[in-house]
Amino acid sequence: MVEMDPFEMAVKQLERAAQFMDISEEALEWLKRPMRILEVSVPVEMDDGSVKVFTGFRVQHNWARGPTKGGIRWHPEETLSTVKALATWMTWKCAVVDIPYGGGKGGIIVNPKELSTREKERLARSYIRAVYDIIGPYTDIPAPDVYTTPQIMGWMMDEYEAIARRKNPAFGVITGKPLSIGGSLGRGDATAKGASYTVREAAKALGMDLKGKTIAIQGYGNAGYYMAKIMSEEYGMKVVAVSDSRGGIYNPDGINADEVLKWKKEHGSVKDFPGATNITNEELLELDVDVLAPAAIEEVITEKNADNIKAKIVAEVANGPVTPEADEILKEKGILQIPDFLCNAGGVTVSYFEWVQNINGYYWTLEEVYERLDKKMTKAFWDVYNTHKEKNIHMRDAAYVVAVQRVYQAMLDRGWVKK
Ligand SMILES: NC(=O)C1=CN([C@@H]2O[C@H](COP(=O)(O)OP(=O)(O)OC[C@H]3O[C@@H](n4cnc5c(N)ncnc54)[C@H](OP(=O)(O)O)[C@@H]3O)[C@@H](O)[C@H]2O)C=CC1
Ligand SMILES: O=C(O)CCC(=O)C(=O)O
Repeated sequence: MVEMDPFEMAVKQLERAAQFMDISEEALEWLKRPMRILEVSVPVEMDDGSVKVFTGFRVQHNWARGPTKGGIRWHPEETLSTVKALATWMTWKCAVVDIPYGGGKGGIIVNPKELSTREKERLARSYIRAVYDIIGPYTDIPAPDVYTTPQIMGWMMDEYEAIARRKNPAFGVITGKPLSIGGSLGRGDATAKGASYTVREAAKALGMDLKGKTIAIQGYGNAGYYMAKIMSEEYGMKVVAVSDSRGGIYNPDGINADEVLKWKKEHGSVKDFPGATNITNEELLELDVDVLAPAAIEEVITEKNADNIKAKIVAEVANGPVTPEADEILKEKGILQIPDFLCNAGGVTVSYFEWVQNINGYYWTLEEVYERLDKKMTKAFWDVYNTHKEKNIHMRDAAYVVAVQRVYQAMLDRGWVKK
């Protein structure tokens, strides 16, 4: 259960950073609210013939810079507040890497682990029928997030195309699709790949050589698993701890990312992995490591445990893992935070590449995707880091300054607000 209302947290972050920006009061007030919120009933015929109605959301925070963009989360504890916060962070995320989108996010209150494959397909299709009117390749473009997959994106795209009677370029309505139906090479590991570039640059900023250094990673899904694989295989780091929703494992000699993934697939969790000690998610966060990467859920570093964090770099692969109170404590301790909407922007950046490829009907090589991603992430990191140094402000505030100024400029240029 989160400590602070997530949307309240997003607004608080914006308000804190606003003191370092040249922005009008009216623009700031506008940016504290999503431009559109939709709540829908999502009926699904279950395998036993009964009908269950789920609650779904789609929030479009701001579209000054372009169509809204952001994933769809399926989670039993999903709330409208979480979706509003995530949509708001998407606006800043797309702006900080300078891709031509606003921010959006969707969600369904559901535990997908309790659904059969056919029920998941019917849920995906029913959700698209419910939100059809407000999404589209040039309006609002969903993607995967927690507990949604390329297969789910494939069903959603197909449903959208069926309703649109193939009148729209439907591939571009959703990203994170399977490769056979318009997916992009490199979208699978894009979030972690992008995060790895920011960790590489942060290490440069600190004069740290990542080779042989230790990293602990919370979460072993799309973001967490690839983070473990990339940081060990490409940067020579020692992954000493990983976790999932059931708990974590620790081995000071390092663990092999693929062997742990195989174990998790066979046993349902990383727990009890041979040769490692079981630890809790809370213990993982407080390990004496060089880099800590929360890559699961919101608000895991709070004022209660921030003082016990020992890492030199906190790479926020998850959205919203650190509360504003904890930000202050980590800063006091001299820990370099790579703020979430910068650190995990690789996912949406490759989603943007996917959309560009869909619209042009021309597909890139994996090398082209990685090269362009590296350029975007590296530039964004230094835009933020230099602002942090120049203004002597928190890395999160610096990321807000860079991102919000870009959104504000678009609002000014559209004539939505005055200076
Ligand atoms: N996928 C993407 O493109 C992007 C994802 N993100 C963010 O990254 C984070 C992870 O997303 P992603 O990897 O895609 O999601 P996945 O659904 O692939 O994986 C989520 C992981 O988090 C674990 N988890 C869930 N609840 C908890 C908990 N209470 N404590 C510890 N671990 C938990 C899950 O455990 P279990 O396996 O046991 O269910 C799973 O390992 C989220 O914050 C997401 O918003 C950000 C940008 C892009
Ligand atoms: O790929 C995308 O469009 C968005 C991914 C996402 O939901 C996120 O970055 O939080």
